[in-house]
Amino acid sequence: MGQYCDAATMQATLDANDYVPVIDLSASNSSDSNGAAGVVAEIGDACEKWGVFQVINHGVPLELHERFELAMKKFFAQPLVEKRKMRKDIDPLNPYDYGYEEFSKKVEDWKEVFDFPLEKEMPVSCDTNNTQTREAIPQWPEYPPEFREACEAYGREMEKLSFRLLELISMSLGLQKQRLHGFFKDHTSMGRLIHCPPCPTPQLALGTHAHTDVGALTILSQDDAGGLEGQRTIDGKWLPVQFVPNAYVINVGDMLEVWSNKKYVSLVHRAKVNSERERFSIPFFFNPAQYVTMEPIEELTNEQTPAKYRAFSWGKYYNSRKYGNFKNPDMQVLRLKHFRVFD
Ligand SMILES: O=C(O)CCC(=O)C(=O)O
Ligand SMILES: [Fe+2]
Repeated sequence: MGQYCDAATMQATLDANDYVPVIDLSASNSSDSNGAAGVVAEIGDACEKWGVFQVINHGVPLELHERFELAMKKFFAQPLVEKRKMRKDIDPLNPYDYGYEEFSKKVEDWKEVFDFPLEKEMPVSCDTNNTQTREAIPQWPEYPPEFREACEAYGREMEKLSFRLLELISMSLGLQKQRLHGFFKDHTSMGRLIHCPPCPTPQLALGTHAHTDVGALTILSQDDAGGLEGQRTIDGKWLPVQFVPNAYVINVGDMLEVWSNKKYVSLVHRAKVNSERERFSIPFFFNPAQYVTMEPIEELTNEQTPAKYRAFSWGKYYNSRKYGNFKNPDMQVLRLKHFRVFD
C-alpha cells in the first residue's frame, strides 16, 4: 500500500484488507472481454461488501480537474461578503447556493459549500407533493471569471463517468448494460464544492456528519488532507477512505440500494476535520429524473426475494431532503426506512 498517501486522520491500526478497493477502469474499455468482465466483478464485489470504492484511469482529464480545483480555491478564498452574494435566500428554491451553516440537514457541519446543479429544471415549490418543475435560474459567481466554465466542464465529465459507472454497475447486477439509463434522461444531478477551514477543536466537530447520499451514486474527489470515512457494509466498521492521487471515490447511494433490492446498501459516511490544515472535497451526486418512480428492479425480485421497498417518487424524496433543513423544521424528511417492506 506504499503508493498511497495516508490521510492525516488515518488510524495507525488498519489491516491490509481495510483499504477501500481501488479499481482500474482502463480494462473496462478494452476489447478484451475478460478485462471488462474482471472490472464488472470487482465493482460488484465492492458495491456489495463495502458500499464504496475508488476508481483510477477513469478518463477524466487531469488538466481539466486541476483547472476546476484552482477556480474553486479562488472562489472560497474571497471575503465572506462576496461569497454571501451567492446565498439562495433571494430565491429559496434556487439550486445554486453558497452556504456555511445548514448542512447534513438538522446538524451543523464545519464547512462552507457551493452547490451547482446540472439540471435545467427546478421544483416549483418545496412542497414534496408537488413535483412540477420550472426552468432553473443559473446563479454563478462573477469571481473568478473562469469559475462557471470550469464547473460546467467538470460537470460534463462527471456526467460521462456516471453513465459509464452505471453501465458497469448494471452489469454487476446481472442486468442489461443500459437497463438503468432511462431513469437518468432528465437527471437532477449536482456538484458540490466543500471547504473545511482548519478547526481548533476537531474532536468536537465534523466536516460532514454521518449520512447516506440520496441519489444513485456519488463521485467524490478528496484532497490529501483526507478525513473522509465510510462504514463498510459487511461488518459496519468505520474506515478512512485513503487518499489516492487522481482517483475518485464512488459511494453507493440510496437509489442504488432500492433498485438492487438491497443487494447493494447505501454507504453511511462522514468527514473529519483537523486543526492543522484546511480540506477540500468535491462530491458529484448522480440523481434520477424528477418524475422517476423508485422501486426494486423487476428482474431482481422473485418469490424467494420479494421487493424490499414500496414504490415512491424520487422527486418527492429528493425535495424532502433538499428542503427539510433548519429553515423548514416542520417538514418531514423522507428516508428509505419509510418505504421499507418488513417481512
Ligand atoms: O466532506 C466530505 O468529504 C463528504 C461530503 C459528503 O459526503 C456529501 O456532501 O454528501
Ligand atoms: Fe455524502
